[in-house]
Amino acid sequence: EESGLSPTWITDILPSVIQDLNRYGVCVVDNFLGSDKAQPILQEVEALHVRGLFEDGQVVSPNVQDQARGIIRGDKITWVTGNEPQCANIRRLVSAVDSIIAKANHHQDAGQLAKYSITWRSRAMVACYPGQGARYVKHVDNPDGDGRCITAIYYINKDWTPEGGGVLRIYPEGNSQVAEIEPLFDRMLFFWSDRRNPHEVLPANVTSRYAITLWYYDQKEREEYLSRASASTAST
Ligand SMILES: Cc1cc(NC(=O)CCC(=O)O)nc(C)c1Br
Ligand SMILES: [Fe+3]
Repeated sequence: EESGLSPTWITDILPSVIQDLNRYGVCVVDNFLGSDKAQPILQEVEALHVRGLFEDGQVVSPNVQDQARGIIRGDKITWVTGNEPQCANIRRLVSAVDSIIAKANHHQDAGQLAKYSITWRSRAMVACYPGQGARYVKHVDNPDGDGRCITAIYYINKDWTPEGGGVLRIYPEGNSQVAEIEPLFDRMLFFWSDRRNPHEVLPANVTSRYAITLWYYDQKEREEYLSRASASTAST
């Protein structure tokens, strides 16, 4: 495995990822890589920060409401493919998540996952909330069928405490239960990207709240979206 993780590691957590996504639409995996592998990822992210590579949370999707949302987005982000020289450990994280998503998608008991054909993903978005109450307003990642079906977020905040804030609050559709996800070190989170999971980041007080996000695309929805997008530009 390119991720440097044992194949049994993936088969151990695969059932819970499939089960939780099918049952709750959300799945949290703690001690995802183990601290010996998580620590170097944190160091790479801090190095990106020190090198000033984080931009103000610029809009990452073209739609207008995201531009409006710009004013209530406190995160600073940078995009990495994982192939950059100082991102070897981020690369291992990305390939570990790729393996899990691919195996879950093709698993015989994939359930709702089976209706997707996940052939593509975004680059890794490394985000930093700089504290002083920085937050992200309640939103849906993929409200209008842009192809994204799974959001995968990896948190790397050591010694997080409730005073640190920056909890991710998810409002699973049709469920009165709100999920509050603390952005703990070496914690992996998966959730459906569409309207089933509106979510927000509560004000972060800790100096730098770090997270690495990957979005996985369903091929069919993505192709339909791109053909709609090209049709609309063609007609303009
Ligand atoms: C750029 C961008 C970031 C996010 N991030 C979160 O929702 C925060 C998750 C967390 O860090 O806990 N979501 C969207 C739809 C866009 Br676009
Ligand atoms: Fe989001």
